[in-house]
Amino acid sequence: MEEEAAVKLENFMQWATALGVSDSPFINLHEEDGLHQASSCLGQSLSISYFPNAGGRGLCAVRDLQKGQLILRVPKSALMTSQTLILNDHRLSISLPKFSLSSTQILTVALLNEVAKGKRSWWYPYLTQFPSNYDILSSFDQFEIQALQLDDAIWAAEKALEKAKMEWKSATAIMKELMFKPHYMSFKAWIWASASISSRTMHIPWDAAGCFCPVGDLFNYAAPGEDQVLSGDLTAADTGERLNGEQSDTESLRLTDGVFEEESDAYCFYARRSYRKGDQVLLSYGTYTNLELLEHYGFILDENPNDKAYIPLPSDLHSLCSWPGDSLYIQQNGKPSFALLSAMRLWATPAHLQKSVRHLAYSGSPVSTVSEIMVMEWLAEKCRLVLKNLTCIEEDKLLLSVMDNEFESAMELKRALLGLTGESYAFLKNNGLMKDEIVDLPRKAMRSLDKWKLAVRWRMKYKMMLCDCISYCTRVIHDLS
Ligand SMILES: C[S@@+](CC[C@H](N)C(=O)[O-])C[C@H]1O[C@@H](n2cnc3c(N)ncnc32)[C@H](O)[C@@H]1O
Repeated sequence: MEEEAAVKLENFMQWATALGVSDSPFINLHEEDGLHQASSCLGQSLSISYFPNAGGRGLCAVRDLQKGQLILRVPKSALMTSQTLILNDHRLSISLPKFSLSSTQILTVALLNEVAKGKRSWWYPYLTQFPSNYDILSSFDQFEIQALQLDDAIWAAEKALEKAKMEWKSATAIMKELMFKPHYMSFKAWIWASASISSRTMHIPWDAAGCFCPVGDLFNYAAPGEDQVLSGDLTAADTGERLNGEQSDTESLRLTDGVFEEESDAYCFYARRSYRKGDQVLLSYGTYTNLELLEHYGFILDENPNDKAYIPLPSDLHSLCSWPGDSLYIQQNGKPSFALLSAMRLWATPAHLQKSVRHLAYSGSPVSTVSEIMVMEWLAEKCRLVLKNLTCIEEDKLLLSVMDNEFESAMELKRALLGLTGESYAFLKNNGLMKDEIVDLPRKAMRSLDKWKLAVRWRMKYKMMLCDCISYCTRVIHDLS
């Protein structure tokens, strides 16, 4: 199995090299003239490596890299887009204009259509490198969704699932016309293709669905540093959009280290910071909370400077200020966001005084000691209330420590989970593992375990932000009293 994967990777590298993908820091004119072809597309700046705790397969610096240096170039001819897939497929090009589909639906259908060709596809060497499954929110089942515990997160997951179902249903007519085999018509296949698009495509100016970028899509993610987030005073709404979404070109340039360059007719990647030989070279796909990362990419970060926790706020708060709702949150370090503090300070001021202190609140200053203490007490109490309705962090930690074990058989998994928590019993039942006759671990159960683990990690991070907020508020109250 491993040997087969190595052969497929080798074939892919040869294929990419022949297409002119190159990590050479210099654009070799001879190569462009076709006079000389590099022996491998990687090796001068990058190599493929495995990073078990930071995204799995990724790209590693083979030498010291300087910030801003060109590290990878993928010619336009190597990009897989709806356009390139349609151009090579007469039947697809005839069928598509008859249906009204979004750009993402078109790319989803085109991708499934291509995958169905197997080895006959020109893209086959590249397609073999796609993951066989994904953990994005729309792939969660009801048990995994409920494991998120927070209403907002459950709602986001249900919405993502609902959206995927609607898009799939409205594309079934074209898939029938194209005579897709049942396997490629299934919702499971649709989720696979749309997750591939969500987690692997890059922004291009000519197609909102983005493009697949061979080799370029091997970069794992690092959150943009604070300098990048703060520069240009971008709001969360500006930066939260997907890379291949509707961000303006200047924003994508500012926020990413990969960009399509018209002049060189290629996708170009630049080192976002200096790297030492052996470091993993990372890419910023954009600014995301952990829930957004889970929704679009199927993973979360243990340390995410852009993570946010939303809590229920006083119903009259929004009428007091002009801050958008999504700017009112608790930051990863437990501190209330600037907008949340400023809005709460106004809210804690008697109505007849609000006008005269508005300038203070809006400039980020406390309004009075009394209102500051009131705000901190209110926030701490609300966090306690939210936490009261959730499982405790210790229980989540215990679950995660058990889930981290390697399980060889269904019996081992059952023994580890049975009697641990009500939820772990529900997991076993949901995956049919309570039946005595189950010996081997079904793949489906292992996949569900991965997603359940992501949900538990996500909710634990959320609870930790609330606990840190309580500590922060308590400290402020203590200092002011
Ligand atoms: C564009 S691909 C990156 C390459 C990918 N590791 C591969 O082997 O194809 C994006 C996916 O890589 C994984 N990933 C990227 N960055 C990660 C990180 N910092 N931590 C965990 N997983 C990450 C996620 O599964 C994500 O959906």
